Amino acid sequence: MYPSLLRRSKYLSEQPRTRIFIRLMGGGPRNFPGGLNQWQWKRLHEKKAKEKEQRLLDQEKQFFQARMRSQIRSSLAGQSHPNLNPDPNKYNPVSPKEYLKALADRFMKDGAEDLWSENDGSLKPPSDEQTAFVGTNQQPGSINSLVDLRKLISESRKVSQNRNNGFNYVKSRDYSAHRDLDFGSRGDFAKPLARRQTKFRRNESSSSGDCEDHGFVNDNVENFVGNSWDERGGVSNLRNVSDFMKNRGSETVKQSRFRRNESDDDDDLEGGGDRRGRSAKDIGSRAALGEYDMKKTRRVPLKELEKNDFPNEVELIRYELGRKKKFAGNGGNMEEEDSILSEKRFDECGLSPLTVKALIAAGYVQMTRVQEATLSVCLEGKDAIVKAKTGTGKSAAFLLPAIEAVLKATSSNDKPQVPPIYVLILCPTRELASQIAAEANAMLKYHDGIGVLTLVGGTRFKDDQRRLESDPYQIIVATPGRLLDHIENKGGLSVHLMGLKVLILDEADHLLDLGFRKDVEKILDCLPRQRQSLLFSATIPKEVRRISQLVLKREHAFINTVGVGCVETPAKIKQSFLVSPQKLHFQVVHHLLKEHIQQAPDYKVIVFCTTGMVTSLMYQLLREMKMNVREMHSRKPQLYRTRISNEFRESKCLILVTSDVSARGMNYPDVTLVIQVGIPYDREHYIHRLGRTGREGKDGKGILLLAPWEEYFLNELKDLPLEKFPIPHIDSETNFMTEESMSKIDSSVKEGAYHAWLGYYNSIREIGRDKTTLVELANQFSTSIGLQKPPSLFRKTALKMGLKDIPGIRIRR
Ligand SMILES: Nc1ncnc2c1ncn2[C@@H]1O[C@H](COP(=O)(O)OP(=O)(O)OP(=O)(O)O)[C@@H](O)[C@H]1O
Repeated sequence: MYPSLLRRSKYLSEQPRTRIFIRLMGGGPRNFPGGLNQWQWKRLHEKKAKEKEQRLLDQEKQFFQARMRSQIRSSLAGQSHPNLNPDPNKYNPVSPKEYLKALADRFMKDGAEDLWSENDGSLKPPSDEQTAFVGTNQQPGSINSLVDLRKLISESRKVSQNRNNGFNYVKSRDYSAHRDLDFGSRGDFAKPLARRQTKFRRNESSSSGDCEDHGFVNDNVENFVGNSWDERGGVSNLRNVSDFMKNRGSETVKQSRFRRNESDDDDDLEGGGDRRGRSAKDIGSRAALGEYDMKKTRRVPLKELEKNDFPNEVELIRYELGRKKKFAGNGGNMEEEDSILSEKRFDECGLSPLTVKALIAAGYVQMTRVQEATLSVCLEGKDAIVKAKTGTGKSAAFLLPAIEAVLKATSSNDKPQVPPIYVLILCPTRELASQIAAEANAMLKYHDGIGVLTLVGGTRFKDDQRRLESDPYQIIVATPGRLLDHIENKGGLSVHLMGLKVLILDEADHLLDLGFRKDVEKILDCLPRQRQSLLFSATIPKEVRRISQLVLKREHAFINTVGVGCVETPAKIKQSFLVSPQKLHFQVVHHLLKEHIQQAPDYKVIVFCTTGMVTSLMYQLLREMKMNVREMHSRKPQLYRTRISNEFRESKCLILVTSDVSARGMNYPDVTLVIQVGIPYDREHYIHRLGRTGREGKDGKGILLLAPWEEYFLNELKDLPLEKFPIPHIDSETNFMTEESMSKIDSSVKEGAYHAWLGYYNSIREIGRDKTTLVELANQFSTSIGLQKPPSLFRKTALKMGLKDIPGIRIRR
């Protein structure tokens, strides 16, 4: 058994920091890396040891199987091979390497049967009919049982013992294991192997390809003789196979694929109508290798599983017909309609059939371009950083390989003591986390037993812990802050994360930005290094590309579906900007909304404001002006945010006034207009906010509303197709209504908005305004929202903001 305690003490002696800890605490370390306690640490190591042992065992099994194949093939190849022993009583072949022999011989020891699972081969005894076949050379078509490994091993052990006792086993025994060799009628597998056999025959000086593949060489035969069973049992089997072939009659043997040079009578074999002929061919094929041919499992399943999935097929046909109908009304312009979609379908790319079924049920048939570009790379397990425009299906592009990774990990034989989290998805906001989890669940619709858990702020920490303890979750979608709380709280999450296979950073550039970077770095410290990391975003500035090395392996793929030098925003969004005096902004927003509602009866609009408090003020004003609005920002409780988010997702004819909590990743379908009031924090924020409309290749509209002094920001967007709109005429009635509505809003909301406004613009370094000008502008804002005088600041706050002695700033007494 693995000496985990020994290792632990070794570990401790190697860790200076932990040693100090022991001395201080007296009774041994309380903490191990990743916040584990000593029992978790011990369990973790025991688990790792078990996994290692299992891996070794699997390798040994492969060596053993390779050796069996090699023996069977060399026997089939006859005695003319220079590396094969001409004496039929000396059994061929094969490995000169002692350690390989030793590995294979491990299966000859007592109890070795238990090392085999059902997956390794049938343990069922052969039926009488099958047993009768080889002995009497009957029709082989009905024989397709698997090799009885357990029997083979125990029989061979007897052989070895008899041999040691001086018996000539081969001649005298009733060796029944050979009867179980698979002479199956799966003719379709026979061709490629038969061809390989031909090659072997023709080029007699070369050794068997498969032996070489697995590190076995057919020289030094003598060295191998004396490894009792493998030679005797195996060759004994093979002799019966050869006998059988001879007894099938010379005509059939001549027809066999690997005697092609001597005979032109291939047709019978190829045709497959003649059972006798086909069986003879199979004997020289993989079928004769029985359960030792590992290729069988690789070739069968996928198409078989899909074969009779009629509901899926019906769905596919419906989808195609629907598309054709649509295009007929679109002048047949398929490209235009489906510009984000690629030609490739999900059922063509090696995904699990059940996932494909779920995708079809969700209406996903063809991949989008980013999905096509990334899926194969991600499925290979490579690290990748991916840039693709907003609304082009990046979420599915990372969720699909993540799900495949979970399926692969859960299907392995390892049974870890602590249920591992295989996939961790980090994203910047709570709503985005819920959205991603919902999409993952839709893709897992037909996969039982794979759980997705969201860990986000604003919910009860204890509830998270209870859920983590009661159910195993393989996929976690989290915001960095809450995840770190769990890690640092030593609630055991670190242990679950030790089995992590895939880490995903959605909105990666934002997560690696200063606001999140520290948390993300701490999280990275607790994750295993052996993992796949995937970074996705619609914007990846150069500096983020550099920082991404924190997460990614050196050899990672950079996939950019936007194209270097191409416009980074979706082509179908009509972008415009409007410059109007700050004091008119509320009226202009009202005017733009009214106009849009008239033009688009199914309107759905998002109005982005600079901060949460300014959002709140805008919302209250528009509500007073009888518009159908909702508000969403970080100052609202989580339940409220979730409710509004869901309502807006499903609604039409609604206006969402929001801050940057809704800027990234949120997929509200069919948003017709995005208005951004004031400068966005940077170019990336502009692109992500704009990207809430024009998703999935649909049309959309974006308007940026700036004050004259904010115009400098347009420089950041000069490569984007923004059109200048003239200032709309605001009639006196609207002016009056706005003033009246503003007067009804509580002054605490206005004061909050003023403070937030000042804080926001003061934090933008590129603003290019000195502090005095900035305070002047802030005070103009204060007047425009109906405050008599600018609200005062706490001395401490003013100091922190560098505004203490700036004229116009009032300090609270
Ligand atoms: N293969 C597909 N077929 C049809 N629709 C798809 C496909 N893939 C994704 N979608 C849909 O496209 C929309 C946008 O997807 P998603 O939210 O993943 O975009 P994104 O690229 O992550 O956007 P953002 O950059 O804003 O985060 C969603 O409504 C999603 O359901």
